[in-house]
Formats: sequence, structure tokens, C-alpha cells
Amino acid sequence: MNAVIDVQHLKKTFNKETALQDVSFTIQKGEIFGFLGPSGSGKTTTIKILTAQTDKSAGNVLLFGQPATDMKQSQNRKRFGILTDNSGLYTRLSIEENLLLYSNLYEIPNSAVKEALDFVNLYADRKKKISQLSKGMIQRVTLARAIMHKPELLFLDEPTSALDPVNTQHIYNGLRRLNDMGTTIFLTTHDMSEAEILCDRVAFLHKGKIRAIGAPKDLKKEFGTDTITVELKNGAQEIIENGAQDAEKLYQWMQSEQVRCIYTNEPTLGDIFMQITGSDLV
Ligand SMILES: Nc1ncnc2c1ncn2[C@@H]1O[C@H](COP(=O)(O)OP(=O)(O)OP(=O)(O)O)[C@@H](O)[C@H]1O
Repeated sequence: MNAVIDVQHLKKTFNKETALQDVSFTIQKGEIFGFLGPSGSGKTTTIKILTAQTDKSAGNVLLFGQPATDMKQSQNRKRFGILTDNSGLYTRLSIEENLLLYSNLYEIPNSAVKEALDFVNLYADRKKKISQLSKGMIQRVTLARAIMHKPELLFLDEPTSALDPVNTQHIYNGLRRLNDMGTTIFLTTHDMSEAEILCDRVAFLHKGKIRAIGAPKDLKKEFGTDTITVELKNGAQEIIENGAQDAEKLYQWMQSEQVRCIYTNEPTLGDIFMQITGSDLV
């Protein structure tokens, strides 16, 4: 087994409120794993426990085969990177100065700063002070900092929530490159299309419990209906089974040139989440 993250029966309570009830999942080396859930479902709490920023109430949490609390040790800190909305950047310093400070702290060569700035498409803006940046630019600086030391494991809490489509695409490409080089990625998102584009597997989190887990294509197969919709030239929409029994019907429509278009009725991850939990992802 090559588990980078192994979480078993994790529970977290804050005073009387239960944030995580009985959460179990395993992430293998090289996976991109998406933790999907609406606001308040427990995504950030999970990342905080995994990265030793918050204590668990019960359960077992291992990273690289060691208790998550060991991630506070300096030799382990370099093994992972974190992007959260708490940037911790020095607002009076420039983007570049912030990253140079970080590279010195982590004893990374200064050349890594340029590479990280290119990764987030901010090299041309490197002299700008943090106080002058938009929310999306700050998110990109924080991401640059998270990947600069080339961690084995990357935690991304809503990585593209403040980004425009062009930068979102740029970051997706960069994350895929990192993943191709072996980085395991754990990301949280509300954004179903982001999960479909990036993730090998996803878990649906709802009220502190995992309600489903699997590869997007497998979840679609499990929760979808195997039907197709045929739109005819007279405006009618016919839903038929995607199998031999309805093939004859389709053949007849095609023969008589009645078909305008055909599409599958595959559910989105958002549809599946709604089906399982009865609530929306936002
Ligand atoms: N420090 C804290 N003290 C008390 N309750 C907390 C604390 N942190 C989180 N919670 C509660 O735990 C639950 C899960 O919160 P969490 O921040 O993990 O959700 P989330 O899924 O990350 O939400 P969002 O998408 O809005 O960031 C919420 O009910 C929240 O109010």
C-alpha cells in the first residue's frame, strides 16, 4: 500500500457542535482527490486536522504513515504545501519579496521563486506590493508559496474560488503538470466542474459525514440512469433506453431522417450530490 493519507473514523467536535462525525478515506500516492461539500460541511476542518493545525477529537489520521500531529516537525513540514484563504502574507512587501522570504525560510534556491511565479502567471507583477493586489492575485501568490518547495502532498482549500476563467485554466494546467511529476493533491471545492476536470476520485461530504466516494465516472454510472434523449425534427423529445431493446426505435427515426440530435442523460456530480443528500452543493 502506498497511502499518503489514511483517515479512519475521524471525529471532531467544537464545544457541543459536531463538525466531523465518522470520516474515513484513504488517498494513494499520485492521486488528485476532491473533497466536495457545501459550506459548513467540514472540509476546512479536515484540512486543518490533516496539517496539524487543529486537534482531532477521535479517530486515526496518518500522513506518510505517521500521525498527522508529527507534521509539525520541521523535517515533515517540507513534505506538504497548503493553500487556504488565510494568506499570512506581508502586505507591505512585494510578491517577490514575500516568496524570497519563504524560500530562505525553507532553504529552497531563490531560482524557485521565478518558477513559482510563472506557475501562477504573476512574473510580470512580481514587484507589486501585496496591499495593491486583488483577491484573485493574492490567491495566486498563496498558491505559488504552497508549491514553491515542490511538496510531495498539496492541500488546496478552494484553490480557484477567486480566479477568472483564464487564470483558472492556467492553474489547472499547472496542477496537472505537478501531478504528472508525482505530487498528490487533496483539494476542497464547491465547484463540480472543477472536480470533474481535475479529480481522479471525489468524496461527497455532507453535515460532517462522507456520503459517497469514488471516481466521477463510476459515481455517474452508479447513480445515473442509462438513457439517451433523442430530439426529433418535429420538436418532440423522446427518452429511450441506451441498449438493444430501444435500438430499433432509434434506427427507424434515423432511417426516416427525423432525428435532430441525440444526447446522453449523464448526471453531473451536482445532480448526484442532490440525489444523495437532498441538498445543493452551495
Ligand atoms: N474554530 C471553530 N469553532 C467552532 N466551530 C467551528 C470552528 N471551525 C469550524 N467550526 C464549525 O464546524 C463546521 C464545519 O466547518 P468548516 O469550516 O470545516 O466547513 P467547510 O466545509 O470548510 O465550509 P466552507 O466551505 O464555508 O469553508 C461548521 O459548522 C463550523 O461552524
